[in-house]
Amino acid sequence: MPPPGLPNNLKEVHSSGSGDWFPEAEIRYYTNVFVVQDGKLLLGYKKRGLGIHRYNGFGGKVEAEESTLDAALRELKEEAGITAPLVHAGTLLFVVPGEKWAHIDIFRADKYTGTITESDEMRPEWFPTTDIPFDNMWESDRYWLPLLLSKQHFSARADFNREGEKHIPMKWWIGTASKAVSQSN
Ligand SMILES: Nc1[nH]c(=O)nc2c1ncn2[C@H]1C[C@H](O)[C@@H](COP(=O)(O)OP(=O)(O)OP(=O)(O)O)O1
Repeated sequence: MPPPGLPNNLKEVHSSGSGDWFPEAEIRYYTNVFVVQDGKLLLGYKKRGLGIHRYNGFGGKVEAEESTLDAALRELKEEAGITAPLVHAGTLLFVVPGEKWAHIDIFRADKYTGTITESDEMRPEWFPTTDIPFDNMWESDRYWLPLLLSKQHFSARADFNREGEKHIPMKWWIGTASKAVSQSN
């Protein structure tokens, strides 16, 4: 059964970890964008802040008065210098006890315009989709990124304990909607 915070009509793809899910908290909204082209995935090497020295998509907080899609487009432009037609790929709930839940809307783009540009926060880098640097990414990403690549809409939850600057993965669950969504853009 999907964990609290996820829709209950999902089919489990992967789950792991032990103990109870952490208690509910207020939700803060974030975005994350992955560009895929010619068998390659564009990631950013994070140069500062949470997740420093790890690879991730491009994204951040949704600001007040901004739609999630506008936030995703703004962050992609700010962090990678490009714009792209975005398709909603899935959602991830990132949970740390005592902190607000991060609800991350994750988008995929199959093309982009502009020139990929390094920013203060991210150094963009292409990886073959067969050689994604999962060992240097957030721990549960290896279970849902393949779903993004195969265009299966997913929902995931990942609970972490925080020890100083380190996040220790505790428990995670990844599922898909029973039908693959059609992609239109
Ligand atoms: N790919 C990912 N996998 C994961 O498990 N957690 C992720 C994740 N990407 C982001 N998170 C978590 C970490 C963090 O608590 C929250 C937001 O992280 P971000 O790096 O997107 O935000 P920032 O704090 O850099 O926001 P901005 O300052 O607005 O850019 O979501």
